Amino acid sequence: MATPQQIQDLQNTFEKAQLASAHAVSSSPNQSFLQRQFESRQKETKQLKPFATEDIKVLLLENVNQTAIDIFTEQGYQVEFHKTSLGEEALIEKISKVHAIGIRSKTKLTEKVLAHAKNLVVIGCFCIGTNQVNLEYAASKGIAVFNSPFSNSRSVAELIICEVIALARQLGDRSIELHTGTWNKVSAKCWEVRGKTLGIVGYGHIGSQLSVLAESLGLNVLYYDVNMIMSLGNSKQVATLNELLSKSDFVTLHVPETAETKNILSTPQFAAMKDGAYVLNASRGTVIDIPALIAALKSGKLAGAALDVYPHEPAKNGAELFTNELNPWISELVSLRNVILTPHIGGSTEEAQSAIGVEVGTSLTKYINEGASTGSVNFPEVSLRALDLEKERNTVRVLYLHQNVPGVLKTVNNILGNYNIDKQFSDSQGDIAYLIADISGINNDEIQSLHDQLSDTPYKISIRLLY
Ligand SMILES: NC(=O)C1=CN([C@@H]2O[C@H](COP(=O)(O)OP(=O)(O)OC[C@H]3O[C@@H](n4cnc5c(N)ncnc54)[C@H](O)[C@@H]3O)[C@@H](O)[C@H]2O)C=CC1
Ligand SMILES: O=C(O)CCC(=O)C(=O)O
Repeated sequence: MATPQQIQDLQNTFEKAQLASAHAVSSSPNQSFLQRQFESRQKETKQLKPFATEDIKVLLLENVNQTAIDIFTEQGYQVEFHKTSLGEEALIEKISKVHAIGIRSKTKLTEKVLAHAKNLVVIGCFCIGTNQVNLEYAASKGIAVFNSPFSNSRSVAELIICEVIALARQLGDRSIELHTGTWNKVSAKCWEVRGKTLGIVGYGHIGSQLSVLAESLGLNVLYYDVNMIMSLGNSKQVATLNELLSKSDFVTLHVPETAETKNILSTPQFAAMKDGAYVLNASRGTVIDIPALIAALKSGKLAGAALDVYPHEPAKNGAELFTNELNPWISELVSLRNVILTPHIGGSTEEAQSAIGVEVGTSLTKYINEGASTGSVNFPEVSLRALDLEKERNTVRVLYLHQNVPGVLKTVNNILGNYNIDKQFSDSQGDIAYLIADISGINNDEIQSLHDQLSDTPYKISIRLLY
C-alpha cells in the first residue's frame, strides 16, 4: 500500500505534469505560464465551486483504487463505490444521477447508456484503453473523458517478460501437472530465451518499455508499428507485419482496439510465423482471431500462447464465469497445452492501481473544479491558471463547450463583453470547441443572468460557471 506521503508526492507530480503540458498548448506573450503558475502557488488560490448544480456525485465502478476515493472525498464529493461493473440497465439508472463516473476496462459507456447521462460532465477511465467509451458521442454531449496513459505500462511489460520465459519453459503445464500429482521432469522443447527474437506489434508505451526489459534478458527485439518510432537499445523496426512474423520466436501484441487491429493475427498471419513460435496478447481480446489461434496451436504450428484479454470478459470475479456462454471456444482453449490464461491482470498491481487512482482522480477533480481539460482524450486541451483568492474574489470562470462552427465566439464575446473579460483561452478539436474565460467584477446576483444568456446561444453544447 502507498503511504499518504507517497500519494501526495504522486499527486504533486501529476499536477506538475499537467501544468507543463498546459504550457505546451497555451500562448503567453509576456510571462511564462509556468512562472505564473509558480507564483500563484505562493498565493492562496480561490476554490471555485459550480454554479447551478447540486453537490458533485461520483459513481466509481470496477474496484477503482482507494487513492481516487480519497481524492474525491477530500473535495467533498459524494462517492458511490462498486467493486464490479454494472449491467446496462443498472448502469443507465445510476449514470442518470451522477456528475462523474470512474470505470476500468469492462464498463461499456455506449451511446445508449450515455444518452441517459443527463448530469454527467466527466468520465474517468482508470486504465489506458478508452475503447469501452463512445468518445465521439461523449464529446458531442459535452462530456470530457480522461484516462491514465502510462501508469500501468510497466506492470504489463513485466507480465509479458514473465510469460515469455514461462512459455519457453512450459511452466504453466509443469505447475498444473504437479498440482495434480504428476512428476514430469522434461527438457524436450524447453528453451532459454537468451538469443531468441521477440517481435513486438505496437511500439508505444508498453511495447517500447517491454523492448528494454527484453534486451536486458538477452533477447533480440524487432518491432512493427504503423508509425515510424525511434528504437530503444538495439531493437529494430521492421517495415511489415509479415517480416516481423517470419523472424520472431515470440510475437506479442500491444496495439489499441481499432477497426484496423481487429483480428490483426488470424490464419494467414499464424501461417507466416516460424514453426514452434509463441503468441502473447495483453492488449485487447478482439485483436486475435482466437478460433484461428486454437487451430494453429492444435496443429503444432505454434508451441504456446499467453492470453490476458478476451472479446467478452466477465463483469465480476467468481467461479463458473469463464465458460462457452461467454465465448463459444472457451472449453477448447482451456484444454490446450502450454497456453497461459490470465483474467485481464496486465495492469493489476498495487503500484499501477494506486498511481492510476491518483492520476485520473486528479484529472477529474481539476476538470470539475477548474475546467482544465489537459490530458483529455476527446476534448480540446484548454486550461487557465488558478484564481487568486484575494485579487480575484469576484471572478467567475465560464466553461463553454460548443460546436466548432464560425461565428460562435463572436456571439459569446458579445455577451461576455458586457463584463470585464480578464482572460480567455479556446481551442477546437474536430467538431467541438472549448472556451474558458475568467470574468471579473461580476456580482453573485448577475451570475444567473450570465448563465441564462450563454445557455440561449446557438451551437452551445454545454455550459458551466464556476465562481
Ligand atoms: N492487459 C492489460 O491489463 C492492459 C492492456 N492495455 C492495452 O494495451 C494497449 C497498448 O497500450 P500502450 O502501449 O499504452 O498504447 P500506446 O498508444 O502507447 O501504443 C500503441 C502503439 O500501437 C501502434 N499501433 C496502432 N495501430 C497499429 C497497427 N494497426 N499496427 C501496428 N501498430 C499499431 C501505435 O502507433 C502505438 O505506437 C492499450 O490500447 C490497451 O488496450 C493497456 C494496459 C493494460
Ligand atoms: O486494469 C484494468 O481494469 C484495465 C487495464 C487495461 O486493459 C488498460 O489499462 O487498458
